[in-house]
Amino acid sequence: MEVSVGLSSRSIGLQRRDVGYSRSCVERKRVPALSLKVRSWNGASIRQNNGYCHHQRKVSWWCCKRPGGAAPGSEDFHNSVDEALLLKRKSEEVAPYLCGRCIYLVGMMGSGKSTVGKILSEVLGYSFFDSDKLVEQAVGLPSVAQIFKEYSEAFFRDNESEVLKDLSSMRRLVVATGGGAVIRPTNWGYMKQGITVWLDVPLEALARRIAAVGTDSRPLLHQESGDPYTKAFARLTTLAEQRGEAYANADARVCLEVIAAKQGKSDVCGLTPIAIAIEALIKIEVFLKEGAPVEKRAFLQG
Ligand SMILES: Nc1ncnc2c1ncn2[C@@H]1O[C@H](COP(=O)(O)OP(=O)(O)O)[C@@H](O)[C@H]1O
Ligand SMILES: O=C(O)C1=C[C@@H](OP(=O)(O)O)[C@@H](O)[C@H](O)C1
Repeated sequence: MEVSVGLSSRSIGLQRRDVGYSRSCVERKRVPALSLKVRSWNGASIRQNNGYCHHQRKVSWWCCKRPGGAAPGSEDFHNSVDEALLLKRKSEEVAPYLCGRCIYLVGMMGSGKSTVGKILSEVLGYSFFDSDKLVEQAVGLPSVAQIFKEYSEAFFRDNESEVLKDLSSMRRLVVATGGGAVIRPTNWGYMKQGITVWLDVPLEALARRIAAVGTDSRPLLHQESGDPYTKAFARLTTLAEQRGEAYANADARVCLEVIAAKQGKSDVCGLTPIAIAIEALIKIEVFLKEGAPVEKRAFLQG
């Protein structure tokens, strides 16, 4: 899903194909170490805007572009615009507490880390990185599936740790981590340089999403035969049992069932990525204002 909620004139949009990453060229303490081409919004882009103010145009564009996007003028469309404005307001409230700290999204495969991460990065004026993509670039292969095939999962995990280590010295990033990044305690040491947010999505919803897009890019779920939903659900259940506790180390937990309950919905499948991004910001704000709960403080101190 392509998303953009560039509501702020300060917002930057990172063109993913322009992200060049080579571990050897990463210099610590300097954000430009990952060579980014940044597209900034300027007066020209606002003037090309057919009379809408900048954020209205971007919001309406997103509302129309998302799957099943609402038609301008419909109730759903207005709800989407309201959500986007709420997101913008919440991001402005949270930004002073964040002070440029990075946000690391953790969660199972398909939990929406990339989708929600891009929204958060745009609204906060942060850069977005997908750690899987950085590993692919560092290794020089086009997909995680190929890295697993030509090397091994262990080789992928080593490179994933190196990428997270490199990112940990930087600021103003939203990072969508790979679903398995949580299994190595050293990775938590890197990610805890920023704020970690767990997208907690019911397994049924994950399996539905993954069955819809296929498992080609997710080697741990790939099966040659069988019903894609059933296979994905079974494999995800095993992985979740192995990892459940690891995700719970995150500073903030965004539980889709809780958001659905707040919205009076019985199923999480109608929740928009913007609603999830708003909840993430609320949880980040609570964490930053109140600090880690006692049990998490114990974890952080080792
Ligand atoms: N809130 C949502 N509702 C429905 N589908 C979603 C939602 N968030 C993400 N998706 C879809 O689920 C799939 C996996 O999302 P993605 O962001 O790539 O997850 P991750 O980065 O955690 O693996 C994508 O096809 C995406 O479009
Ligand atoms: O859960 C996992 O172990 C993995 C998740 C994938 O990332 P996404 O969560 O982005 O799909 C990718 O890192 C790799 O296939 C392993």
